[in-house]
Parts: sequence; C-alpha cells; structure tokens
Amino acid sequence: MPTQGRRKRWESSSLTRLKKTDFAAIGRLCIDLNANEINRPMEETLTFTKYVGGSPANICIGMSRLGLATGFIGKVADDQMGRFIAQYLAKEGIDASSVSIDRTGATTGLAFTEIKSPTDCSILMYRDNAADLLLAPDEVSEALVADAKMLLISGTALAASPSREAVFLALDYAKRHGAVIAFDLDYRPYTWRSEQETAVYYNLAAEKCDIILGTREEFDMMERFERNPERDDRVTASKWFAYSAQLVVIKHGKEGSVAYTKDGASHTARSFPAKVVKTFGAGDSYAAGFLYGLLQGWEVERCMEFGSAAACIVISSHSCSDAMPTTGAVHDYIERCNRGEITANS
Ligand SMILES: Nc1ncnc2c1ncn2[C@@H]1O[C@H](COP(=O)(O)OP(=O)(O)OP(=O)(O)O)[C@@H](O)[C@H]1O
Ligand SMILES: O=C(O)C[C@@H](O)[C@H](O)C(=O)CO
Repeated sequence: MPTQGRRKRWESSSLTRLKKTDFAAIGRLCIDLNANEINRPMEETLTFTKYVGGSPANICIGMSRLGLATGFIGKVADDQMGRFIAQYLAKEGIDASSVSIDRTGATTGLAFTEIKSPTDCSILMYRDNAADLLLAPDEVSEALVADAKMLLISGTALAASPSREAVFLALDYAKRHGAVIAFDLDYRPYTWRSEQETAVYYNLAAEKCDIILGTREEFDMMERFERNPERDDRVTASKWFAYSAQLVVIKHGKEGSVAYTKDGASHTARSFPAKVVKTFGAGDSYAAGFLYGLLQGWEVERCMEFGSAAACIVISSHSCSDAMPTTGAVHDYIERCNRGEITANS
C-alpha cells in the first residue's frame, strides 16, 4: 500500500562519500537576453539585459550560490559571448576546466525572452550551429565526474550528436564511479527534430538515472509510446523504479510538486506565494534548491520546500542565473512567508 511519506529522508551512500566536488553538471551554456521593458510584446521591446543561461548552467550557478563545490562540462563558442560565459562561471566559483572551446566557428545560443505578463512569457531562440551541442565524448572529463557526488544531466544536450554521445558517456562514468545521477528533463521542443526521436532518447537516458525531475507535460512527452490516459503522476513515477530511479519529482507550476520514492511513498510540500515577474527559471531554481537539500541529507519534503522557495525568489527577479539565491536568502524567504509578509500577485 503506498504511503504518504511525511518524514522520509532520501539516502544514498554516494552522497556521503568524501569527494572533491559536490555537484557537476553537463550540457548547455548559452546567453539569455531578457526584456527590460516588461509586460509588453517583443515587438515593442527595445532593450535587453544579458545573462548566462541554459538550464544546467543555471542549476550549477544555483548550487554554487548555495555554497557547494561545483564543476561544469560543456562547450562554448570562441567568441565574446563564449568568453562572457566562461568568465561568469569563474566568478561564481564553478570549476570550468572541463568547459571546452569550439574551434569550428559555431556560435553561442541566444534566448531572447518576451515578458508579456507575469504568466505569459515566451522565448525566441537563435540556436543555429550552437556550440553547446558540439561537445564531444572525448571532451567529457572522467576525472570531474569521478570526483563528483552528483552529476546532473539535462535533456536538451540529448538533441543532437555529438553532445548526445557525450552525455551517455558521462552517464557511464557516473555509474562507474558511484556518482548519483539527476536528470532535469528540460524539454525544449525547438531543439529537436521529431517528437518520436525526443521520446526515445529521453527514455534511454532516464533509465540510467537515480533522480528524475520534470513537469507533467515533460513526462507526457516521454510517455507517448505508453498508456497513462489519466496522466497519473504515480503511474509515471512507478515506471522508473523498475530501472535505476530512486526518486521521481513531478512539477505542477504554481500548484507545487509531488515526489515519489521507490518505497512507494509520495511527498508533497507547499509552494509559496511570489510577486512573479516572469515564470521561466522556476524549474532551474527549484532543481538547485531541491538537489541542494538532498546533498545535505534533508528529508524529501524539506528539500521540496527549499526548492519551492528558491523558485519563488527567481521568478520574482529579472534573470534566471544571476537571481539564484544563497541559503540565507532562501531561509529568509520562507520565514517572511511564514510571517505573512509576502503575498502573490497572480
Ligand atoms: N507562480 C508561481 N508561484 C509560486 N511558485 C511557483 C510558481 N511557478 C512555479 N513555482 C514553483 O516552481 C516549481 C517549478 O515550477 P514549474 O513547474 O513551472 O517548472 P518548469 O516548468 O520546469 O519551470 P521553467 O518555466 O523554468 O521551465 C513549482 O513546483 C513551484 O514550487
Ligand atoms: O535555452 C533556453 O531554452 C532558455 C534558457 O537560456 C533559460 O536560461 C532557461 O533555460 C530557463 O529555464
């Protein structure tokens, strides 16, 4: 009988091993250009602020802000944008020695964000010949993965070769060296050629992962070859426990999230009110807060609560990466919510 696991701690011997790096991520590094004049369509937007972007980059920056030892495996263009990214990672204290530089003339992916209202946001992508998808298997540092307690992979890196093979090699290294593998589904349809190809590669990667985080819609995409007509979260999660997964988190935007553990328990945590500026970045900051909690050995609900509060801070801010909070800021946000000092705007 499934249980509602109130005080379940998620344990993995890999997380308590002595390792140099707490958290390593592999995948896309790009640029976000976020509209300065918000609450209007892109056609009427004249100026943008430049930030480092890309889901795994944002999560890694979040983990570093939370005080963890982090490293990144990726590829940047040999241009001003690529150098901006490398410098930002260094400034954030992230080990970027495994970020290689493309020499083929590839460019940095650009994401122009349109903020029409706090709930109506979209992204206009420029990702032709993007350097991040050219990360090759021989550029994946086995040493960095071996030294990490946790490796994060992100779905977009599976969209094309050679980055797809690079991620599968990183998964092999993580298995070989006992790193916990977290998969943030991060499904960006514009990066993929067909929905069938997407589902096949997402499923192949997810089979190898210990923790899977995604939205209901992302799991729907992965279930295109299966039967789950009710879009039941428990049915979704159960499938993965037959493979490597120990923990599956399904996110429902403002409604919060639900986590399932392999023992059949489900876990929920409240979400917090937020003065939302834009919705993107919620998933990345949630992932950073949640995975940080797991690395601290916290109970699952506490990890979810911490992730939810981190998400509120980021969606109340203009950027994704630069707005990633410190641990003090997340605790402070939770306390202010408890005192009723923060109310939602939508
Ligand atoms: N409007 C909101 N108010 C409060 N919390 C929110 C809101 N939107 C998202 N969150 C928090 O952020 C978490 C992740 O959000 P969501 O489910 O939208 O992820 P996502 O779709 O991956 O995000 P992204 O837009 O970055 O891709 C939610 O589970 C919730 O805790
Ligand atoms: O690449 C994208 O789709 C946009 C990102 O650059 C952005 O930072 C993001 O991933 C927010 O979740």
